[in-house]
Amino acid sequence: MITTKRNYVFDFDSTLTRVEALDVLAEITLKNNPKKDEIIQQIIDITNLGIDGEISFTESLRRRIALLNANKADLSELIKQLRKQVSSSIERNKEFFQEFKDDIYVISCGFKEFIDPIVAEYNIPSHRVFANTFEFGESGEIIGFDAKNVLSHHNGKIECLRNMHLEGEIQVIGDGYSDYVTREAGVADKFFAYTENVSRKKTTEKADHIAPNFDEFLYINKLPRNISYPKNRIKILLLENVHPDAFKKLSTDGFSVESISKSLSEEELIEKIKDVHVLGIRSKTDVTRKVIEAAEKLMVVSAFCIGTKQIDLEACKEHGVVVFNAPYSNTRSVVELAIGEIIMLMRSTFQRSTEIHNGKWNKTADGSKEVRGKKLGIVGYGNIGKQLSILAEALGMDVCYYDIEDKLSLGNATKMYSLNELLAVSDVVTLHVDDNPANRNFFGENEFAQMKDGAHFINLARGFVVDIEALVAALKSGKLAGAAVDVYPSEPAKNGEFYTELQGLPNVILTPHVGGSTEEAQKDIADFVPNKIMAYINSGNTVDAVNFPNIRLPRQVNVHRFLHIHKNVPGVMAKINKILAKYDLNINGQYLSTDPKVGYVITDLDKEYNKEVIEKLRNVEGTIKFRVLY
Ligand SMILES: NC(=O)C1=CN([C@@H]2O[C@H](COP(=O)(O)OP(=O)(O)OC[C@H]3O[C@@H](n4cnc5c(N)ncnc54)[C@H](O)[C@@H]3O)[C@@H](O)[C@H]2O)C=CC1
Ligand SMILES: O=C(O)CCC(=O)C(=O)O
Repeated sequence: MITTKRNYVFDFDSTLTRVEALDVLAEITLKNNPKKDEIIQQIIDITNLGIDGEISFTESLRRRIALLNANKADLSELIKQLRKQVSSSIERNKEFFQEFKDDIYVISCGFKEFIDPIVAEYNIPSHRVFANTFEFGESGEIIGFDAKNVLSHHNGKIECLRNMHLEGEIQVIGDGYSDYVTREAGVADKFFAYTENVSRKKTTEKADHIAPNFDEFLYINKLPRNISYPKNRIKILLLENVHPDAFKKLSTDGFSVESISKSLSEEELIEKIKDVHVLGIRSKTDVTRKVIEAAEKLMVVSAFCIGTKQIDLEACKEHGVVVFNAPYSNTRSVVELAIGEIIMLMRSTFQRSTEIHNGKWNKTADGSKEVRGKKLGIVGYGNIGKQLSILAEALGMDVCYYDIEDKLSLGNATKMYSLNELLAVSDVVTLHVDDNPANRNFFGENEFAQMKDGAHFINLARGFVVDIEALVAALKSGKLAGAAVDVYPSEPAKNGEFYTELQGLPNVILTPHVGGSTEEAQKDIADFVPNKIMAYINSGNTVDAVNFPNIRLPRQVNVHRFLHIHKNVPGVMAKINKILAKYDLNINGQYLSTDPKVGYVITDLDKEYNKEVIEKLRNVEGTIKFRVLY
């Protein structure tokens, strides 16, 4: 509740708009000038020198206007362009400018000729706009400015604000030197460094608050706003070198994102996760129950990969933390590596290559075979297994597969009803089972013994699925003619030293868990997963969540959305609906999905309602998480 009168004083360039208007004017006036780029750079440099206080403002203005070579006629084009360049968060909170119209001023060292028409659309009349004015020559050319105007002088905003004799608290919102000096001079009570468009170190250092957008300003001041919680307050931590596109995408949407190239240990993660809302990992970070319990604000864990067994999905669910992954983005990459390895193994290519690296010429056809007509046994006929089946057939291989689920065969692949049946006939056995803990040591001594003598073996699934010692023994004894291994029972958190018993064995291809590590796959994951994160944070959608009831929600327009995650115990829904009824809320839509452990109910309401209801809903017994979205 605001008790004392408050005045809001806005800067114009790079605050209310995304750009510096004189830079835009230069683009217009110099468009046919061969030295355009050079002159524009000069103008930008001079602008920055003025903003940072390196040269006097009058000097900067004089020099820029001389370079501009502008005419009155150019201003209408400038205004047209500026209309499209209003800062996004200002634009989405237009109601603020209506509701507080008597308390809002613009003080700018720009020019009224272009500021007035832009801010008029935000209910700021000309008499509340304090800015410079141009001087025009006989043919309308801009030849200078009114040098008597205090705003054309160094530190002019201080004098301007002082002369206004405003009553009550004065908050200045701006991006540069001329704004923060008003606070230093004592003519403003608070200075907000506005960094949505540009962030200047000197300015942010002097600020009472940094506002990365207007939502943050409104939030700090407890003012009505169009976004329930400023996105910059939502912290996203990305580990394990997630593709930079994910960082870019999430930052561009307004979140505060930190990216770390390695995975963190449980201890490190417990420390780091306290104020994190969204955690992004790949296969090397264990998100244990202890980590989840330490994560007071966590809403989402996202696996930027297929596997999710490194995450305690149950603990996440119990704490109302939604888990997403990228189930298809790297499928093709794994399949291509498998195809390459099948050929390389059957030709002993890596062995020949190692020999020649060591100075030995060994031209031989022994043990070198075509893949055409050979039997490929795919164990695990899921997304990867099926795609591999198609590509291997295209190479002329005879494919058979085994899966614990009843899977329809693609192409001419033959379904096997037992693993042994497949092992007995396959020239190459390739594992693509999922990372279910039940698959620990799924493939061991017994399975290797069932394979054809001289067959090849590939594991691109998970290290713990194969008994490594049994594999080593099968290779050493000559039972297997070769193997390709990408995944290991224990893998390091970051690049560096690594040891496996498989090192040094002939015709064994070893790769450091790179089956899904292609530029294409990582780029696709960096697009897919952030979309899931944003859909959940921004609108509550849980489509494709791995551990949570899936709900696809319509876009909320002009409604407030209550998102309530609760234990699935009898009576919770009844209590929620009783409270909604008691407050006589106008419900536009309600969506519910449950699984045996949790219920997720979303209620869309008209914007006007008694806000007391929020606390009541938060306190319903069995509530795990509750948030309001608009
Ligand atoms: N090396 C790498 O960089 C990558 C490894 N992967 C791993 O590849 C594996 C497969 O991935 P997707 O095909 O996407 O998974 P998916 O879930 O689509 O397919 C797995 C299939 O294995 C079957 N299955 C599970 N246990 C089995 C068993 N004991 N015997 C026979 N079939 C069994 C399932 O019924 C399912 O059809 C996963 O473990 C995944 O983590 C995935 C991507 C990259
Ligand atoms: O490279 C990664 O991030 C892990 C790939 C993987 O194993 C998966 O997607 O499950």
